[in-house]
Amino acid sequence: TRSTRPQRMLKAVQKNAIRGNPESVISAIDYFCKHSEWAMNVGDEKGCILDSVVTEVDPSTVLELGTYCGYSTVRIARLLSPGTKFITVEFNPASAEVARKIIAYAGLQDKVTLVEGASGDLIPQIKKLYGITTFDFIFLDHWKDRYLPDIKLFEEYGLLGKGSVLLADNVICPGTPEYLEYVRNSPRYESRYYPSHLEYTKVEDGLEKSLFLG
Ligand SMILES: Cc1ncnc2c1ncn2[C@@H]1O[C@H](/C=C/CNC(=O)c2cc(-c3ccc(F)cc3)cc(O)c2O)C[C@H]1O
Ligand SMILES: [Mg+2]
Repeated sequence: TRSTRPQRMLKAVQKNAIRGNPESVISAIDYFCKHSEWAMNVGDEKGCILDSVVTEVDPSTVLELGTYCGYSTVRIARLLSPGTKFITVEFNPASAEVARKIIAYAGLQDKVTLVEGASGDLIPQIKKLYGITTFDFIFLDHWKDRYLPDIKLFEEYGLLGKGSVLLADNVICPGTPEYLEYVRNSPRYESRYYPSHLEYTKVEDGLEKSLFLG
C-alpha cells in the first residue's frame, strides 16, 4: 500500500540527515517540505521564534500538544538543559511512531517522553502520572479548536504557575479566534503576537506568546 506523508518524511530524514545531529534532522525536514511535499511542521521561520522563546524561558518542565512527526519536538529538545522534563502528546499512533523514530534519529529520545493519547484525556492525569506540578513552557500545535478547552484544563488542574509561558502556533492560519480572544482579554495573561508566515509559504501566520500572571 502507498506510504503516508509522515513515512516519506521519515525516509527523507534517514537519507539526508546525520544520525545524532538534531540540526541536520531539522534541515532535512525543512528541505523535504520545501522541495518535495508541504507538511504542517512549524517550519524554519516560526521555528526560529520558537527557539528564541524556549531559550529565553529555559524551562525545567515542557509540554507540547500535537507532536505530529516530531519536528518541533526536536527543535525544542535540542535546546533544553539536562534534567528538563519534556512531555509531548500525540493521539494518532502512525504519527507517534514516525515521531519516535525521528526523535531517536536526532539522538534526543532520552530527553522526550512521547505520550500517545488525546490531550483532553491526558492533561487531568499529568500530575499523577508524571509527577509534574506546573509547566514552565507549553507549545500548542494540535487541533486548533482544542487550544481553548485545553488552556482551561491547565487552569482547572493547576498546571500553570506564575511565569508559565504558553506559545501557540497558527493563531492566524488556520486560526484560533476563540483562544486568541481568551488570552488577550483575560486579566490572568499577558499576551504578545509574533508575526510570521505559514510554514514554507508567504501566507501570513504567527505565534501568540501568553505569560500566566498567577
Ligand atoms: C486533541 C489532540 N490530542 C493529541 N494529539 C492531537 C490532538 N489534536 C491533534 N493532534 C495531533 O496533532 C497533529 C495535528 C495538528 C493540527 N495542526 C494543524 O491542523 C495545522 C494546519 C496547518 C494548515 C495551514 C494551512 C492549510 F492550508 C492547511 C493546513 C498548519 C499548521 O501549522 C498546523 O499545525 C496530528 C494530530 O494527530
Ligand atoms: Mg502548526
